[in-house]
Amino acid sequence: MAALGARGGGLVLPKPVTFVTGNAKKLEEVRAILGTSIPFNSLKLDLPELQGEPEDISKEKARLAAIQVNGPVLVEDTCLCFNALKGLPGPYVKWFLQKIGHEGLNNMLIAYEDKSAYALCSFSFAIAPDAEPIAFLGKTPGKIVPARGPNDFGWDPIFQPDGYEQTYAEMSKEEKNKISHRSRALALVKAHFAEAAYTFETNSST
Ligand SMILES: O=c1nc[nH]c2c1ncn2[C@H]1C[C@H](O)[C@@H](COP(=O)(O)OP(=O)(O)OP(=O)(O)O)O1
Ligand SMILES: [Mg+2]
Repeated sequence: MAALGARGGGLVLPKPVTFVTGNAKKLEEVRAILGTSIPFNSLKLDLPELQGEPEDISKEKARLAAIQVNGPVLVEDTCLCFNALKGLPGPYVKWFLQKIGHEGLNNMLIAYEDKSAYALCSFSFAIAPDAEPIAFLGKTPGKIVPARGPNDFGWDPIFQPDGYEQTYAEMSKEEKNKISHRSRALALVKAHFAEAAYTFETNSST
């Protein structure tokens, strides 16, 4: 692939950033939150995920994505962590949700008085297949409640953020996006892009 160069103080990336995800709802939120601040393409691909700590899972996803795209990529991995269970199910919530649903996730906490939880989003950005990915973490604390609200997106109906009487599912998208784990992580991504001042190679440039 083309070498990375510098121009006007910022690194020149050979292609625009590709956000790689198999989840259409994530993509919708990322589009709404980023607006035009970071131009990106998207690629629907369900990447394999290693086991381990959230940040490492996300970075590894970025490495795999960068190989697929052969260019700069953004990926994210989302966790739902129960404090009573020391952070589980965490990155494995997708499989728990698929197998036992909202009710099963609530039942996992029956044995505990502590229903507190946090939603954690780890974005990782890799500028190229051989580059070390950078991770950006965003966290929103809350609690696990019996499902309330539309069942549009994952575990939204059972997560009620601290300071709110509504679950994520009951909130408007705008409201969720103001306080969500995803928007907090993306605020750091935006700050990084603003500071790095990346520019993108276009066919007609330089
Ligand atoms: O804001 C959210 N509100 C509710 N549910 C959510 C949210 N964000 C992710 N989720 C769900 C999707 C999946 O069941 C699990 C995360 O797993 P995770 O591997 O990150 O997502 P995924 O496999 O669907 O998409 P990807 O291709 O980007 O890995 O939590
Ligand atoms: Mg996944």
